[in-house]
Amino acid sequence: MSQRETPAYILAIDQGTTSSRAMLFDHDGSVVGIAQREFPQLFPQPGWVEHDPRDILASVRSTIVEVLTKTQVSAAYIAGIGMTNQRETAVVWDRHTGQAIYNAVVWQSRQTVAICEQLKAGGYASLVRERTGLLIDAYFSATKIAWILDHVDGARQRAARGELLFGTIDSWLIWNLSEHRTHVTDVSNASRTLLYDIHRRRWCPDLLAMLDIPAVMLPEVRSSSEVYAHTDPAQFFGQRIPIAGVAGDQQAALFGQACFEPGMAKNTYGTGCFLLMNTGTRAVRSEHGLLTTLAWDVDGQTEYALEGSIFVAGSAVQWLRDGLRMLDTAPESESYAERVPSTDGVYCVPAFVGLGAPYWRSDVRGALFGLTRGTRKEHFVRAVLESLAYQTRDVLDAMQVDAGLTLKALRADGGAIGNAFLAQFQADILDVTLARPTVRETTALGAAYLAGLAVGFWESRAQIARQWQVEREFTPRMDPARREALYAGWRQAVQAVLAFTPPNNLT
Ligand SMILES: Nc1ncnc2c1ncn2[C@@H]1O[C@H](COP(=O)(O)OP(=O)(O)O)[C@@H](O)[C@H]1O
Ligand SMILES: O=P(O)(O)OC[C@H](O)CO
Repeated sequence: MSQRETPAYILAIDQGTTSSRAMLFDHDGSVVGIAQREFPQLFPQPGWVEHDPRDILASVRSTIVEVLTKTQVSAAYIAGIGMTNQRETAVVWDRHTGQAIYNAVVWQSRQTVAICEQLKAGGYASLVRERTGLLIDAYFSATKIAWILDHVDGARQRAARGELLFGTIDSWLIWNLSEHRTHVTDVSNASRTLLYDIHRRRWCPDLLAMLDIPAVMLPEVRSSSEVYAHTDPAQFFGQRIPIAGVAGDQQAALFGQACFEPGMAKNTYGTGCFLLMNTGTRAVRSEHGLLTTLAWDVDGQTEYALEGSIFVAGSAVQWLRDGLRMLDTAPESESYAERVPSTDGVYCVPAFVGLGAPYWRSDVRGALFGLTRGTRKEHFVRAVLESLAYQTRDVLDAMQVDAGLTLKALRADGGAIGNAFLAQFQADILDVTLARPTVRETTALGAAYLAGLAVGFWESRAQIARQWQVEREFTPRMDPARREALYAGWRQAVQAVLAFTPPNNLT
């Protein structure tokens, strides 16, 4: 092993739904370099979304090489690695060969809807709610694991014999990059599996029994900020670098946005939209379709969050670009939207994989409303962008009731919030100031902070909170009557979507 230099950077790996990023941060929390790579999305059947775990690993490895090459930073200067990931997505692999036995079943995938229906019919809803803070939905990992075990020949027997391992993407990556094939996850990722008791903080035997998942498959659950393993020098430039921070990407963004006080909230506008509010050491139970989840465990303190998960947000813009070929690039949507003063009464409900929070209806489909002969592409694009803001309002309204407070400011991040039209419309429709930070890569930054705290690169959360800086604030300026009239139209559109049952077996 080569000599370790005085480490000056933290490397963050952000493994997202559509792309992987590797980023280097310096001591000020500033971005020193970034590399990003998209990887294939697999849609084997309508409503199914899968990834090849090898593609994920390859994209991560190549972005690490690229960021170090671009910045000319030697791996010897990396103090620690923070890992953050698309959550819930499930991988099952052979502990001896390291080969995944099936594709990664992605969080958006609906292939386990039938298993969920069986669980609901079996009366498991309250057990799940009470133990995990979640509800029975194909979104979470547990039914995806069961589905893989049921659909791969001999998998149940191999799992029972202890030959197979399960992991969310953080576990898959750490197992592959670490020196001794360490099989771990952190509390925030565990809390999205539907198998983890968020109050007692352990895998729940009743839930494992519910789906016949052997405990021997599961990773060890650790805090979000500690040294879990060191990189394998053979595949990491001769360096044993501590992997020292792990969190699911939405919790990492909450950390990176320095939302450390109860009542502070962030919304991430990526593939989906995820609005999380810190509720401190209290696990707040939602009565309005939100999730109670573990935010992180740092310095021996476990904190919780309320979450509204919106399944389709930036991916609706991607659909405009790739599916309908209405756009050449996603950012172009901004100028189209601004070319018209309104959608002219057009609404788009992008329920392409059903609806998540606060509706939780996996059986519904997307729809367009209010079309006339005068409807143009500009109206259509604007309606899609506005749908991100309306979905966020649905969630935030529910959250304010659940948490019993009125939010004054919301911190925003994610690729789509680069869109200034969307950011302003969001502030208008919520009647809340939206703050966009200087470092918009808050997911990666959060993971970097978690790792940096564990290795002494940063001292405290107070220091991190001081580093958070606003780049631009969007203040509400819409007339209240217009705001409520627009939102009432959205509510009607959603009700219509909920009422429409598509006929079965039509091809
Ligand atoms: N300027 C923009 N306006 C609207 N949507 C955008 C813009 N830039 C990116 N997007 C959308 O945001 C998503 C990418 O955001 P990102 O945070 O990278 O997502 P993820 O981490 O989920 O892969 C894509 O779905 C893309 O269509
Ligand atoms: O990959 P993202 O950023 O869209 O995040 C996905 C979420 O973690 C799914 O719960």
